Amino acid sequence: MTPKTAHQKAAILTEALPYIQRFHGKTIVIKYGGNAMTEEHLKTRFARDVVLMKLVGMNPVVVHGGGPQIGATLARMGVSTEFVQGMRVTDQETMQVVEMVLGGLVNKEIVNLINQAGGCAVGLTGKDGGLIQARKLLVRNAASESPDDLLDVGLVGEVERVNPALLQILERQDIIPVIAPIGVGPDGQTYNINADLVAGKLAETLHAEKFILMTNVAGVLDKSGELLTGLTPGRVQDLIADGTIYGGMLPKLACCLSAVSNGVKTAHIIDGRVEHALLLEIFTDEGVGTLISGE
Ligand SMILES: Nc1ncnc2c1ncn2[C@@H]1O[C@H](COP(=O)(O)OP(=O)(O)O)[C@@H](O)[C@H]1O
Ligand SMILES: CC(=O)N[C@@H](CCC(=O)OP(=O)(O)O)C(=O)O
Repeated sequence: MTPKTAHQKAAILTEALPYIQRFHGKTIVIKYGGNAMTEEHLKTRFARDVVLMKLVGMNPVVVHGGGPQIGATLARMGVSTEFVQGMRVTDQETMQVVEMVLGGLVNKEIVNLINQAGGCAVGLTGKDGGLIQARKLLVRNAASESPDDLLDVGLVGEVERVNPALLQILERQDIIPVIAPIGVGPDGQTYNINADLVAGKLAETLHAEKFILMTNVAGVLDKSGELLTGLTPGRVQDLIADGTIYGGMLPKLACCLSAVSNGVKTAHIIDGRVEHALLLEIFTDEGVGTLISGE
């Protein structure tokens, strides 16, 4: 990269001003996917971006995944694992590993990185402060014509209700919450929940200004692999119907559509493999990745 002149540096900084003004005091929910968390330098930069957001007056709320990290631990233990419709089949033993890896290793690593970058982060699972009330999720049987043909995938949950009381206390103290996607049922049962679902519901409950999903693709791509920079709900439905959007992108878009129809201003799917992707999305005119807005 060629060195920037003083004028260019000043231009970059002033470009950020309207975004700092617009998002001051606003909540931004960031889903940090396990696939976007692979390289050390990317994780460090992510943590710095979150701290910068907080210091200029935004209220970042981080929800992390950790699918690949859970998979690696299960493999080391010699435990096999499978997914049905993007959900990990979760028996009692797998649930224990999921809770250890997400609530322990992954959560504390992100908390530590944010604190090292000068922020003050606190790690939570959905059990802390009754944050995520969950119920058992049954998954549609893709092999069946009937929408009522549902499969039991074990201790997999969906979000019944978010209790934001604890998050409000943390916000008042300028503490950045880092949330692992584990929920608890009314009977105390622990549930493994897809991190996109948790992040989307949190964005809705907190009336977030932005919901940002960081993954390992440039954004939503068309059939020829070109990035689609802006999508409306109608266009998303068309792309699902013609098979352009499939697999892991389906739950992401379902969460984004739900979020923008339930009060979240905009949802974004961005490339976590790009250095400072978060900063570029929030503070620059171009943004990055795919923006999903209401109709
Ligand atoms: N139209 C599309 N554009 C981009 N990715 C897509 C599309 N349709 C399906 N995908 C798939 O969705 C994946 C992202 O989902 P997933 O792997 O579940 O991400 P994460 O682990 O970050 O939650 C991409 O790697 C890609 O394989
Ligand atoms: C039910 C279910 O599948 N839960 C996920 C939770 C982690 C997750 O969602 O992580 P990523 O965002 O990195 O994919 C799992 O066990 O892998």
